[in-house]
Amino acid sequence: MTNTNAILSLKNVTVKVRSDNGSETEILKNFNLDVADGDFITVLGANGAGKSTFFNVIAGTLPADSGQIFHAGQDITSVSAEKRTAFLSRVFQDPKMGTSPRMTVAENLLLAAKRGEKRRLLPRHLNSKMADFERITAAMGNKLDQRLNTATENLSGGQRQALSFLMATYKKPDILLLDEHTAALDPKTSAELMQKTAQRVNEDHLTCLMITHRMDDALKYGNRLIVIDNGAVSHDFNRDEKAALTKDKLFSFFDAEA
Ligand SMILES: Nc1ncnc2c1ncn2[C@@H]1O[C@H](COP(=O)(O)OP(=O)(O)OP(=O)(O)O)[C@@H](O)[C@H]1O
Repeated sequence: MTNTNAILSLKNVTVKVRSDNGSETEILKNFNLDVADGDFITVLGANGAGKSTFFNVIAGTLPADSGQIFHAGQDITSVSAEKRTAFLSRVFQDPKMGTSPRMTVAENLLLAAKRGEKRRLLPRHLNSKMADFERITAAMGNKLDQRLNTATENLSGGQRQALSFLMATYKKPDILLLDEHTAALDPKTSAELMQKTAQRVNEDHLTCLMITHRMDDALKYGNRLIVIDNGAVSHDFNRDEKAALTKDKLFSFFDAEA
């Protein structure tokens, strides 16, 4: 049975990979997690711990070998990645991943606005959305609103990542996966996008999981922090426990696990 209050649950999820010599390795091992509606969970873990694999099974881009995944109480273990985009979006580390390079900023936003609908891009659709696109891009504070008619490939990395984030959140997904989405940006741009991210997540009451290697961000943002080690959740801190954490304490978990 699953926790019916959870918007997302992973129950004993195992993912195995087969190497060329035929041997099998479990990269997620009986992975269990209940995510409550409105949780903002920061996800830490060493390189190779299984964080991206965890996101891949939630998104459906990698099948689980055993176990189950539930969305709002519904078993979605066999639902395709494409169908999961109706309630789930993801932003990747690479600014090139989330957007169509030859399309303008406004056209990309229109794609996001029409997700789950027929995807024909008609000028009248664009015209009717333009004021909204101006509003949400201006709110990012990085002059993206002045580049609505620019091809996305000509944006800065920070602007492109801000656009990916706006596209992922436009339709208020039930589950937002942020996979080191600020890691490729310079410190100032990264901090700005992180602050806008938190603002949007809070204002829209989004349920969000964010992988990061930045301990400061993992501590500063969200109401819950998990550590993944060796394909499973090794630590799960609630709001109060997280508030009492320090960077040194977090480092000690990694040292102890090494
Ligand atoms: N398709 C695959 N085939 C073989 N091994 C894989 C595959 N996908 C992941 N792995 C291995 O599984 C382990 C977990 O990988 P994963 O990318 O989930 O880790 P991660 O925690 O996201 O790491 P990082 O912080 O470096 O991004 C790694 O050892 C990785 O090499």
